[in-house]
Amino acid sequence: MAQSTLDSMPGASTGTVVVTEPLNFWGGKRVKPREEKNAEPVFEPATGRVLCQMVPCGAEEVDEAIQSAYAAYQKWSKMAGMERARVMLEAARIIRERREKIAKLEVINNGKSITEALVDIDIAWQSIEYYAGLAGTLAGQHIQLPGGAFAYTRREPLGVCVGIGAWNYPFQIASWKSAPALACGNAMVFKPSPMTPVTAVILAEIYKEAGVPDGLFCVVQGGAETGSLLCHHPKVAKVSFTGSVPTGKKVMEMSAKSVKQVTLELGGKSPLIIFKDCELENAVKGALMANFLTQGEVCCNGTRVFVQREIMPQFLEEVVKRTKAIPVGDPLLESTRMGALISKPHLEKVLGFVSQGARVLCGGDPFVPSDPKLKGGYFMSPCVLGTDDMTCVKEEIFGPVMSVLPFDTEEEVIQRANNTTFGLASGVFTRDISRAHRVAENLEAGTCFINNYNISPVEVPFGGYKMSGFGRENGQVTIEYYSQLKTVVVEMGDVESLF
Ligand SMILES: NC(=O)C1=CN([C@@H]2O[C@H](COP(=O)(O)OP(=O)(O)OC[C@H]3O[C@@H](n4cnc5c(N)ncnc54)[C@H](O)[C@@H]3O)[C@@H](O)[C@H]2O)C=CC1
Ligand SMILES: C[N+](C)(C)CCCC(=O)O
Repeated sequence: MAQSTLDSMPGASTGTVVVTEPLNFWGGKRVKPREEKNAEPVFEPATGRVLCQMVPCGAEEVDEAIQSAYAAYQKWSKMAGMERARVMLEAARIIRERREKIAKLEVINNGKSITEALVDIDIAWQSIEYYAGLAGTLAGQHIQLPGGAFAYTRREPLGVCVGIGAWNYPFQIASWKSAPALACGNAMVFKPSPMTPVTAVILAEIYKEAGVPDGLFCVVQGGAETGSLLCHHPKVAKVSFTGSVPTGKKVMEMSAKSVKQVTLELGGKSPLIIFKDCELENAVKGALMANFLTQGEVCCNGTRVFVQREIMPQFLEEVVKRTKAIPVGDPLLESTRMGALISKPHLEKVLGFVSQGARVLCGGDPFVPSDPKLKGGYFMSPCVLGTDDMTCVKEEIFGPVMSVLPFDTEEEVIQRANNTTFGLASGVFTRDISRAHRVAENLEAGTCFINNYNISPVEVPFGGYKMSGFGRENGQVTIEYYSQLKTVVVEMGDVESLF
């Protein structure tokens, strides 16, 4: 079935695709919504046109998906890690083979440029390939005890895990969550954001085609209500959530009721510190990479760019020049570097931040491309603010808005950089290696990029400090978040009883 959406993709252009197939997936197939009455339109951000309907799953549907995942978990968890790896490698291969089509569909639903979407899809299959590689390495420990007795540990899966995703990296988030989950022997029920429902189900079909047991990776559609049904379900062992801080808190609270494990990947307001001894051209490129990927809708963006006062004029001149030159427009064109924001209300919210009395150095206006089919799209010109305006510097804007702030000393800038409740990422540009590592040590954030920004190889752990969340995605450590240790203690002699 998915093939039909995907098969229409090679010739697809902006403004032409309509998705009509059911977007739920469990029991090894797409499942039609039980009732259509709560259907919500999903928009193509580049045109404002309706792309499909998202019909939220109710309690019975959520339960069906979870039961189907549980049945699959019982088979999958008994397979050897090497066998699971083989299936996952096949899934990675299929994604690689269909990368252009999947990327196109992602662009049509999300609005980001095709150049970026292709990278996202590549990171997705790489993540599955990486965890396939780890699946065969899962092992416990053997511990010798007195009198010939011993103990050993088994690394076991958790059971049915739930993934709840945001709209900015729909396919990639589904892969980042499912890859480690499946490698460890778990099943996953995934709920994409109601604004980007169309690509998660393609991943489900690919896993099925690769040979996972029916039900191993399920997709249920919906918003807050469906999400809360998942977090409350007694058969769910863990919830991995990507989204905003307020929703993350609710997910944690709901999960606490039945003591489910949680991973929270939340928002950020990350600092990027540029010292005067940096290589300026790289620092400027770094600041652009830190702010303008996916129209600035990236949780780990370095949106507070601290620049040492002595180099501020040169830095601003260059960064403004390059920001003005970013081609905004039809996201399916290879020449486009910035597409449309996710929705009209979100665009208005971002423009609202800019208009709050901040010193605008460039951009920050609604943008209407000349192509008539894009007239209803949610575009804006990327923006640089030279400001200390408190709202823009404190709150996560989640749009193409960079704030540039002057600083004088290392001590002062670290204190200001850490003066936030968030702690997802950070960055530093300097040629002084001691300073680079000292700053990295002192920044309160889950990641610090030195002399680059926003690269995320799948081998490297990603996650937050402070209110940006806890738990990690990517890297070896994520195995710990999708598995548990069982200790088996073996007596070789007689029982010494005190009674
Ligand atoms: N740290 C990270 O990896 C990332 C964090 N984000 C954060 O996500 C936000 C933007 O994404 P949104 O989708 O607007 O965030 P959101 O928090 O509104 O929604 C995220 C997901 O949670 C679901 N949800 C909403 N209410 C729920 C509830 N009561 N129970 C269970 N699930 C519920 C939504 O349907 C969606 O799938 C930004 O603030 C950004 O910082 C976004 C991407 C990555
Ligand atoms: C891929 N990367 C690093 C640009 C962003 C990943 C985090 C997110 O989902 O926002």
